[in-house]
Parts: sequence; structure tokens; C-alpha cells
Amino acid sequence: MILKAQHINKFFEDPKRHQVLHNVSLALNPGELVSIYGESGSGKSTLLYILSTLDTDFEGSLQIHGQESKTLSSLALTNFRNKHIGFIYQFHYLLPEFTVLQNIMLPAMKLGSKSKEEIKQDALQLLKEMGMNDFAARSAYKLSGGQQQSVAIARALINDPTLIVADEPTGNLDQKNTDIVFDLLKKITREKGKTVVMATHNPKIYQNSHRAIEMIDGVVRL
Ligand SMILES: Nc1ncnc2c1ncn2[C@@H]1O[C@H](COP(=O)(O)OP(=O)(O)OP(=O)(O)O)[C@@H](O)[C@H]1O
Repeated sequence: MILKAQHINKFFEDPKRHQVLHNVSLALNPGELVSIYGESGSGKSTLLYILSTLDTDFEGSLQIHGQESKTLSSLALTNFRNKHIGFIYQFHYLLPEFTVLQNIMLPAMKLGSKSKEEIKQDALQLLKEMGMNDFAARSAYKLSGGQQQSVAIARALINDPTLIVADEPTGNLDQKNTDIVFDLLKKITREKGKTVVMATHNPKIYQNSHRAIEMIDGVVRL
């Protein structure tokens, strides 16, 4: 098991204290592609923030690789996150002034555990696996939406995380590009054994995931 969340409760104080997640428990296994769907405001992003250790202000237990997140200091948690978790967002947040290759290399350059040449080779290998060899030197902003999101997936993979957390990764794409990105996410679970957990509104995606979890008003319906 990669991740185990137990009895998660989340409260926001704004405008007054209210509960957004109610006793959420879920486990993620290696190589699984799990979609979380549900109405806008049901708590999907809030849950993903907690599962990805970005939000530590919650009740309950979160274990990733058997490590209880709450026992880690803030710095240790940041290091843990950089090493084990990759992120994909609805908007790719690629840096327009950088090339595709440089964008993919960035998270590994920040982590600093490999030489620049090693990181470059890893990034080129990821582009190759995505059938995007020819794109390395291109400016990130000159690509189609699907290509940009594919680059964002490569960037999420550069530190070889076990868990990929994606918030509406196809939310901004047309159907054709949605299919490209979803196929790529399926491929990384199948061929690389990555675990992907993502929030989506798209029925075609959640119905074709390994597992679909519905959220209703902050409650997970299994
Ligand atoms: N920082 C915050 N302060 C107060 N309330 C918040 C905050 N962030 C989210 N909420 C509330 O928490 C609830 C869940 O929001 P969340 O963004 O998790 O929903 P969602 O299912 O991801 O929605 P969407 O599909 O629109 O992205 C909503 O009622 C939202 O207004």
C-alpha cells in the first residue's frame, strides 16, 4: 500500500468554522489509477491537498509509504514530498521562457540529488517514452494544450515519485487532448507502476479508471 488515510476530518475557519471533509478513509495501492469525482464544492481539491501533504491542518491519520506524515517536521515533510509525490494541475504552469526540456528538469534541479547531465538524460528519456523526442528544445508555450499537459506529466515524473496527485488534469482540454493525457496517465500506472490519484468531473475518465470514488458533501461514498 502506498497511501493510507484514516478518519480525515477537515475544517475551515472562513467565514466561520465549518467542516468540509467528514471521516474520510481511503487507501491507494501501487499501480492504481484512482479518480475522485463529485459536484463542485464536494471537497475533492481539499482532500487532494491533504493526501499530497500540502495541507497538514487536519484531524486523522495519513501514512505514505508507512510514514505517518504528522510525525515529520515541516522541512522533512517538504523533502519527503519532493521525493515521493509528483503534481499535475489543471493549468500546467510550465514556464514559458524555458524550453520543454528545462521545464521537465526543474523539480530535479531543485531537489539537487543528481548531476545536471543525469537529470537531462532522465528528462530526455521521459520525452522519448511519451513520443515527444522532437520537442525538447521547443518553447513550452508553443505546444498544444495536450502536449503542454504531457510535458507537465513528464515534469511530475522527473524525480521518480511513487505517487502522482492530479487536480483536474484534463479540465482545460478538449476531448482529443483529454484522451491523450488520460492514456498517458494510464500508461504510467501500467508500465511504471506509479499510483495516480486525480480529481475529475469527466465521466469518461472516472468510469475508465481502475477505481472511482464519489465525494458527496465531504463524505466519500465507496
Ligand atoms: N481556504 C478555504 N477557506 C474556506 N473554505 C474553503 C477553502 N477552500 C475550500 N473551501 C470550501 O471547501 C469546500 C470544498 O472545496 P473544494 O475546492 O475542495 O471542492 P471541489 O470538490 O474540489 O470543487 P471543484 O470541483 O469546484 O474544484 C467548498 O465549500 C469550499 O468553499
